[in-house]
Amino acid sequence: MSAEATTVISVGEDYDVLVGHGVSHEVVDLVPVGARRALVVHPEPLARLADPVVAALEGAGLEVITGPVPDAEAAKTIDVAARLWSQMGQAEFTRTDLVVGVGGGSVTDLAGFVAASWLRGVPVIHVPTTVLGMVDAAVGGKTGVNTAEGKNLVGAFHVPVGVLCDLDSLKTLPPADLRAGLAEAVKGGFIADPAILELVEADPDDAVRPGSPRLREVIERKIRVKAQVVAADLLESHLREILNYGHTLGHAIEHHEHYRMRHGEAVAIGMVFAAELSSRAGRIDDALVQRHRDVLAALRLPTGYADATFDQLYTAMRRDKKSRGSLLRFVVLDGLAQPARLEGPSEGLLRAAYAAIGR
Ligand SMILES: NC(=O)c1ccc[n+]([C@@H]2O[C@H](COP(=O)([O-])OP(=O)(O)OC[C@H]3O[C@@H](n4cnc5c(N)ncnc54)[C@H](O)[C@@H]3O)[C@@H](O)[C@H]2O)c1
Ligand SMILES: O=C(O)C(=O)C[C@@H](O)[C@H](O)[C@H](O)COP(=O)(O)O
Ligand SMILES: [Zn+2]
Repeated sequence: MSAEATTVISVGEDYDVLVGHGVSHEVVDLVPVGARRALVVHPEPLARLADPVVAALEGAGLEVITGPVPDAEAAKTIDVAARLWSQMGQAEFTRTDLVVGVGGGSVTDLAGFVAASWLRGVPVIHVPTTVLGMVDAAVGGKTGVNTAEGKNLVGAFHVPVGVLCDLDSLKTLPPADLRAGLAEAVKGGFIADPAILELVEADPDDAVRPGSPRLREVIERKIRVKAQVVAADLLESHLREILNYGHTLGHAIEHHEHYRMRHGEAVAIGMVFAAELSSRAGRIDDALVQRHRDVLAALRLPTGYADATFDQLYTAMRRDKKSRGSLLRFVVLDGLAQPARLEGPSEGLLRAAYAAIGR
């Protein structure tokens, strides 16, 4: 658990994720040769998070354009993307110019998408400012926006030039957002690295304290899990699907809630559902299902849901990217850190698992 030094986690041979205090200033070192302009995308209410990045880029001689976008999930629309494309057009952005996303996962997903699509691809640097952005969204090159029909239905794979996880930014993150981010770290514990679960279980309050070495270790471990998986299967041909544990139901709940529920909270519920499904399919025992409920409850994350009927969520679940034709596919567990797929489970099994998470 290093306290001060910067940790460098490589994503294959493609790029590095830096974790440490003050690392956002290192943005200048990542600017591609020849870049003259940078579009810095940030949440409208959080311009102060982007200020040091803007100052550093201007100090390096770049012309900086700022792109304030609506907060949280409201940023992830094609209309907001179009506004940024328009700014880039007016600034005569070329293929050597640069997009920088500063904010939570909603901003890095949007900034990545805009970078992937402008002139069919310009470089992007991510400066995630939430736990969720650091451990998940900013790493791995999935970018996208939502449509009326569902979450992340339009997007592209576009790897960043680098990712800067400045732990100092977590000092101002609201506790509920910090906890929601830990849901994605816990996901990494169940699918690949149980040490993450042990760190949280040993002292859940310390795990959510900004500045604690425990939180830092959880963050770094989850980044390593994600880096290993996406380096092996960037385009999600099979292995990468394990990162979707808890997301089939989670995304359906977010859509049903009109994105008023945090992504990490919906994923927490979705993981309990996936564990119930795994157990009902005879793959894991009751103790592992209970471990899901216990570790998530210790983080004060939701573990049940009863605000929609199964039928209401089923429609959204069928639009999940893991579906193939009419076949629904779920990431389940065959044991701790043994992710597997469950293809075409019966509707009865799905209904029983959903009933088991009713509050
Ligand atoms: N691309 C991927 O691989 C991937 C992975 C996981 C999640 N995601 C996406 O990420 C999004 C969720 O990201 P999130 O949980 O970071 O939510 P978010 O981006 O909506 O941010 C949550 C809230 O925290 C605020 N905030 C951000 N940084 C702050 C700071 N340092 N101090 C104070 N407030 C701060 C934001 O303004 C917002 O209100 C979802 O859209 C999800 O689909 C993408
Ligand atoms: O990186 C991945 O792959 C993931 O599935 C990570 C998820 O945590 C993330 O929420 C992702 O955006 C979901 O992707 P989607 O393909 O189901 O939209
Ligand atoms: Zn997620």
